Amino acid sequence: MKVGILDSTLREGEQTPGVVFTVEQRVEIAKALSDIGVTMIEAGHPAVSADIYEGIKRIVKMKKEGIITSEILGHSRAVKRDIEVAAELEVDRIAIFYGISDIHLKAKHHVTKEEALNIISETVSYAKSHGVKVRFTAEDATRADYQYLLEVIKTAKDAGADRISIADTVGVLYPPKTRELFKDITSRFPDVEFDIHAHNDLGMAVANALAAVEGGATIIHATVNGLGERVGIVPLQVVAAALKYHFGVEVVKLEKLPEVASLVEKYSGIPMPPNFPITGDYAFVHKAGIHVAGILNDPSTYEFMSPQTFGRNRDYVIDKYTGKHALKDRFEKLGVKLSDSELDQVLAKIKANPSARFYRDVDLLELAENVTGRILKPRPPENIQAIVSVKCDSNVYTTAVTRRLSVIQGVKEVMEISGDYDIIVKVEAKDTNELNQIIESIRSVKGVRSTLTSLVLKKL
Ligand SMILES: CC(=O)SCCNC(=O)CCNC(=O)[C@H](O)C(C)(C)COP(=O)(O)OP(=O)(O)OC[C@H]1O[C@@H](n2cnc3c(N)ncnc32)[C@H](O)[C@@H]1OP(=O)(O)O
Ligand SMILES: O=C(O)CCC(=O)C(=O)O
Ligand SMILES: [Mg+2]
Repeated sequence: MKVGILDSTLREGEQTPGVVFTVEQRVEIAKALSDIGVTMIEAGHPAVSADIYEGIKRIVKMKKEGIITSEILGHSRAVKRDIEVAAELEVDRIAIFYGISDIHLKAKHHVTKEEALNIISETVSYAKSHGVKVRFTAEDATRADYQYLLEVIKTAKDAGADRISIADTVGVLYPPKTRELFKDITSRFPDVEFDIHAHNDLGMAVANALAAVEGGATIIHATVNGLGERVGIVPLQVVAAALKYHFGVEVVKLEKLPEVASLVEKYSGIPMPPNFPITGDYAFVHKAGIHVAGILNDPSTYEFMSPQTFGRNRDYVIDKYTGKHALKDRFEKLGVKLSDSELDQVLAKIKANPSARFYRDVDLLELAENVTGRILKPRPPENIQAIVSVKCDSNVYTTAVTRRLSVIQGVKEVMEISGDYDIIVKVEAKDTNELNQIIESIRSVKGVRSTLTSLVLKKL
């Protein structure tokens, strides 16, 4: 199956209310997307503002230097000036969009169908004349008159577009219709390749993207964390997982998805809900006793794929939904031996306190000590946690150092503070070797003058 991802975090994603990326952030996001293997990066609409222009310029430079390998696109209205701005940046491809539904032709463009075909033809060939690849986007294609959509595709193709994006601009497609649509257009236009741009207004963007691929689309538009206008478009991490599960295709490095998701969460300021698929905190966390008993025997009972595939770990929580298998396992992990009847009594205490949300290990030990009357000594935790206090060079921007620190593997939290030190970094490592490596990475960050590390001995 031939399918790739066009990531539009820097264009569609920045259309999310409240989201603005700086030039530096754009460059960093583009590099991260290229590193995980997205086929294309829609780097922005350069005619919109000077910073977007500058961001694309930097990204194109990195492409030329071989630091970024994805194809770089610039978005453009069907307007000569927009096309010129994108062309002077030497993007690999210009993506020209034009609304083609009756609603858009009338209320936005104020043109007849015939006039719109002329505009599409002229602007696509104008872009082509700059020696660049061209995609034409039929905006609001899924509410357009179907015969007219076919005419639009033919017009754009004849003018030199080798890719057409079918945009479900207000998210009204549903999978059977999507599959049929793409089957029909791909058979009518075998020498053109098609993209699906699916909005998630009815929660079906990922399903529609998969159906489009079944129908012959070869590029899926996605954004990290599903950012975009209104409720956004296809989330990269979800569609990548779905393509792997259903078709066995790995469109990006799946194990790197959490890193990219965190990066975009941080820069967009849009928090990822814990129940977000694949990269949300709870994506691989189980709760009900029956589920936990199942996963302890065989994780596939309640996991569609292993969390490790996506660079995640499995876990479970304890509350009134807990059963004895989960509780026994949790105490075994703590290195505490309880008899069956002691476990039953601890479980009874948990059930008798239905409003408690998350039992931490210290809470469970306290319950077990009450039940048994013994002082229970848990095995020391396998993970080492440490607090690293950081002093910065006096001439650096502390926030820039904070940002650099926050992307180091093993760093869980970074805080700017007042007092003798400038920054506090919470880190987690599996052993002292790993801890040393993390501290070395922190010390090698530009702007870090000195560090002081304290190991966490006990948490209550
Ligand atoms: C579905 C999508 O997401 S498509 C991508 C949407 N992207 C954007 O809107 C990018 C951000 N936009 C902007 O920065 C500004 O809107 C700009 C720079 C593009 C245009 O700004 P302005 O010239 O001030 O116009 P404004 O935004 O108020 O109105 C849009 C104008 O573009 C025209 N237009 C809209 N879409 C297109 C198009 N695809 N091709 C040509 N013209 C278009 C409208 O008809 C309107 O023209 P008018 O001024 O003659 O009435
Ligand atoms: O250019 C595209 O493919 C899509 C444009 C867009 O964002 C939309 O129609 O929703
Ligand atoms: Mg869109």
